[in-house]
Amino acid sequence: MIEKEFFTTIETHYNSQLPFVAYRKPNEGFVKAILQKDGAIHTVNDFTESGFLFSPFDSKKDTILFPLEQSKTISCEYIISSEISNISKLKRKKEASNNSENEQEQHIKLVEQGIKAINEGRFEKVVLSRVEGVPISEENPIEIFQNLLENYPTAFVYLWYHPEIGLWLGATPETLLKIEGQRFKTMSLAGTKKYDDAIEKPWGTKEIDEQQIVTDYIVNNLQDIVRDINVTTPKTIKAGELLHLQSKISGVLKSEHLKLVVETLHPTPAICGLPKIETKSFILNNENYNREFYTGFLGELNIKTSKSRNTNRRNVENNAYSTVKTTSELFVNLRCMQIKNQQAFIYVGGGITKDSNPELEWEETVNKTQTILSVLLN
Ligand SMILES: C=C(O[C@@H]1C=C(C(=O)O)C=C[C@H]1O)C(=O)O
Repeated sequence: MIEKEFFTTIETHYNSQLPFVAYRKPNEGFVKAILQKDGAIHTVNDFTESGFLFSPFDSKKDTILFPLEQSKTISCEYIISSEISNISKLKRKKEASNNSENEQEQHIKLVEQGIKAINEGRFEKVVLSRVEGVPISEENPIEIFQNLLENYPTAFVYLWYHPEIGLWLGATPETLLKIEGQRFKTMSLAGTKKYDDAIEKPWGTKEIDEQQIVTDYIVNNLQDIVRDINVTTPKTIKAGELLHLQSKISGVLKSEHLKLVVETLHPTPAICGLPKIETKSFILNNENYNREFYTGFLGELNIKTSKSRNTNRRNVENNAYSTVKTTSELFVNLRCMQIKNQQAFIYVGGGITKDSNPELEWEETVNKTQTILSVLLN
């Protein structure tokens, strides 16, 4: 399918108010879409299903599925154009994103509560977040999606829509997991600073510690279900105009129960905290809004691909030499927004430790909001 046809097909589907997701995986040169044929709400029961899932932060709530057998899948090559200016941006109703003093005060208060709880020994790290609504006067989500595709080549970029649930977009740098056959990969991502023309600037102790907390949590919890675990030393990665610390973690799955793997990992201390139960309830009780799908996860669930083991032409023609692999690839829903009632709601947060400074934590959320808004708004 050619690019124009791809985008017209999803636009028609959206205009018919039917559920769909369009996405591009990190560094890939093509976009895919899964278009559900009816308007039903399907959910994931035990992670043996096949399709595209969209899961909220709070795992007690339903994980939505676009089942492959009830959807049409389309794809096309997507080359990033050098003429970004051709792509229209959202029209903002008010001039600048003026954070109200109230929002700032509220977030700083929340961070102070988090630090207090850490000092009382209730937990070690907690990720606290907020949502910012920006009034917009035009909403063509497909154009916003194209903007994200152009500006975030190394992110998982998506546009997700269900008429009864909502419209979400994002460009996330964080993988929750990739499972290919028995091969397993994840990452530990934390620590944030603004990119200012240099990637290799030293990190502070606060960031090094908060990323190590995530790595240790993942490695310790995977021991029972993954063998031959390998962890890379933390490296700086760039996500939009931000830098993070990242370690790659890989191994071989001992069991095929994807549900167990997901429950073991989600929510990691990269987006919730340590320990998990205490920080999750602190978040649900103290944040001033509902995260919904922000810091949840999304992606392909149990997709079967047939791979030929030998590219020799005679072997390719012989089916006996091809193998079928089941792959799942899930991403943490960060750097995302929901579009609702002529507003773009942008979700941002950051990890709080005993060394956090509330003012700086506020600024980190402002930087995160701006990295998203800068590519979207005129
Ligand atoms: C919670 C977010 O990001 C997470 C928190 C980070 C941090 O605290 O430095 C960095 C990357 C993510 O693991 C977000 O972007 O909203």
